[in-house]
Amino acid sequence: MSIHTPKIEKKVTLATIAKMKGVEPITMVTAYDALFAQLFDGEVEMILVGDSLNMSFLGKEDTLSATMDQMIYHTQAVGNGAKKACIVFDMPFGSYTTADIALENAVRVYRETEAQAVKIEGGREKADIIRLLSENGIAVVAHIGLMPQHVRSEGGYKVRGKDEEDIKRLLEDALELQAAGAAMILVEGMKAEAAKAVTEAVDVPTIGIGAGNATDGQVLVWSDMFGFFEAFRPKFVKQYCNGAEEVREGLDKYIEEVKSRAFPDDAHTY
Ligand SMILES: Nc1nc(=O)c2c([nH]1)NC[C@@H]1CN(c3ccc(C(=O)N[C@@H](CCC(=O)O)C(=O)O)cc3)CN21
Ligand SMILES: CC(C)C(=O)C(=O)O
Ligand SMILES: [Mg+2]
Repeated sequence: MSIHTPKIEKKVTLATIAKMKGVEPITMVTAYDALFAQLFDGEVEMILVGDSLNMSFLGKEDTLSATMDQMIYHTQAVGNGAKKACIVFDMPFGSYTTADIALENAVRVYRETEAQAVKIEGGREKADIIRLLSENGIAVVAHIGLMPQHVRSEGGYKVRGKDEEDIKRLLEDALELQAAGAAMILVEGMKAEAAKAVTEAVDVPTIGIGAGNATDGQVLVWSDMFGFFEAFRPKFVKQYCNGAEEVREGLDKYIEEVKSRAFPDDAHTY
């Protein structure tokens, strides 16, 4: 059996990522378990343990009910599979309601997982939280634009940066979050020109999802990009594999062979 040789040989640190801005686009995917993390490791620079696992793994309608305990468990699994990728922990809804609570939870992330950074949704109103975490040696990825944890209060998922005023607001947020110490800025669900303006305004790398191709990197949720989450098809998702179809074909074959007693054959029998 030939073993695939990964492209990335060394541990990817946040310093490595910072140096990639303006040099080479950064690749990031989500993972929630060790097997997929191992598949992605050595290929992409970064892995996000997203709270999207509440939808893609647990089967809920939104991300709001994900807990610290669940996120820690999945990040431990990803850490067991990925030894080179820079792992980012997505702080779940309610885990950073005050700076003190955020610090307590983020310290737990560093103690209990291999994550190199935590991600926090929000604009300038989260600057103090990001400052406190940074001052305590915890790297933070800021997340602006479409913020899935606001789906209930906003009444849906809304693309941002559609007028000059909103672009200005996003730009100011990005600059404040960078000043507060954010190591990176994730820009989600915004017009390409807004994400481009943010990317050009800050010195830290930007990672985009549904934000056009001018950002310093891209992230997609693994189940969307590989065709396993058939119910989730927003415009920004490009499907790179037909995961669900492949699994269904394999499953059909297995069922057929069990029913006909073709499996197990001699090769699979002691
Ligand atoms: N599997 C998965 N993939 C994701 O990308 C993802 C999650 N889950 N969960 C958390 C958030 C939620 N995300 C979402 C969810 C819905 C839309 C959406 O409905 N977008 C509309 C556009 C809305 C508008 O135009 O304002 C679309 O039709 O594309 C976008 C991002 C992205 N994140
Ligand atoms: C969609 C990405 C950016 C995310 O936050 C997640 O996977 O939870
Ligand atoms: Mg998330």
